[in-house]
Amino acid sequence: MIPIRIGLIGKGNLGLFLLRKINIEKLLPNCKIIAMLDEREKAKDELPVLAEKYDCKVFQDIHTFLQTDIDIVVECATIDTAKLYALEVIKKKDLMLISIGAYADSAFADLLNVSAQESGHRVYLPSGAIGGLDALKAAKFAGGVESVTLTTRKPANSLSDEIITEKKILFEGSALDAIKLFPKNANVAIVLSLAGIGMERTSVRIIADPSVTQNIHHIEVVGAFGEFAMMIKNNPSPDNPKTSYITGASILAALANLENSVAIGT
Ligand SMILES: NC(=O)C1=CN([C@@H]2O[C@H](COP(=O)(O)OP(=O)(O)OC[C@H]3O[C@@H](n4cnc5c(N)ncnc54)[C@H](OP(=O)(O)O)[C@@H]3O)[C@@H](O)[C@H]2O)C=CC1
Ligand SMILES: O=C([O-])CC(=O)C(=O)O
Repeated sequence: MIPIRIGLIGKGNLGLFLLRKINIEKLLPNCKIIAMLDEREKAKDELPVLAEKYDCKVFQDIHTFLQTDIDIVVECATIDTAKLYALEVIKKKDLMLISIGAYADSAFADLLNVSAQESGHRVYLPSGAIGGLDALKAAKFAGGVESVTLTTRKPANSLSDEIITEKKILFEGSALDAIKLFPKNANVAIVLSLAGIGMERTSVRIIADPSVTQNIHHIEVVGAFGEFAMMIKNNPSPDNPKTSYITGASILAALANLENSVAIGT
């Protein structure tokens, strides 16, 4: 098997999770994070410590980072960071984005898609905190999809700085508007839109609920194939409760897909 050499952008909750699972616990025998990038001045002192701890090189310059023999860059930072680097990365390397809300900027998304075609490199968008993308993609080939609705329910303090003591609907509208208002909580709405019927037609409801401790996503799809609904009740990440714990695991599963010679699911 050819080893998969990963370059990482982002060293918060998800980035450190991947460093632990891949480089320390060696959960993916064929993968290694060999390089990390953070160009910001404030990262200067922290990077060498991480390099030592996780046995990888660190870079403060995107060009030298991309000159290494990385096979794929995995972004786990923010939507703005994804947009800052994606177009440069895709010219030279494959790219896995978890801040999928970047795709809500249609000019950026068009450029990225064209650049990927021109360079022959691929963009991977993991399922993140939801499931059901497999059935939704299949449904499009079964006579079309009429509606996709996502209801996200999270503990109030993950969604708002306000004190919320009773269940409150914070947002109802399109996925396109949801990600503008909730950039750290609606990436799932964008991946669902990309798999299904687009960001304008995908309906989203976001509920702050002080009575729940989990991040709950309920997806309802109706089409010529029939109907499906799926609900996932995610435990929050201990290091960032806004982000469901399964999100990091979904990046690992997406990387495992690259290793496997048998492809399971759509
Ligand atoms: N697709 C999906 O289903 C999901 C996507 N997400 C998204 O995944 C991303 C990561 O989540 P998570 O790890 O929990 O978030 P964290 O806030 O814990 O970590 C983000 C990290 O990115 C770093 N960062 C910010 N700007 C830059 C930059 N310019 N260069 C390098 N690093 C930078 C931050 O550093 P610092 O703090 O020092 O600024 C921080 O360490 C977020 O965009 C989140 O919204 C989350 C959940 C589900
Ligand atoms: O982790 C989650 O439950 C979903 C999330 O924050 C996002 O999609 O941005």
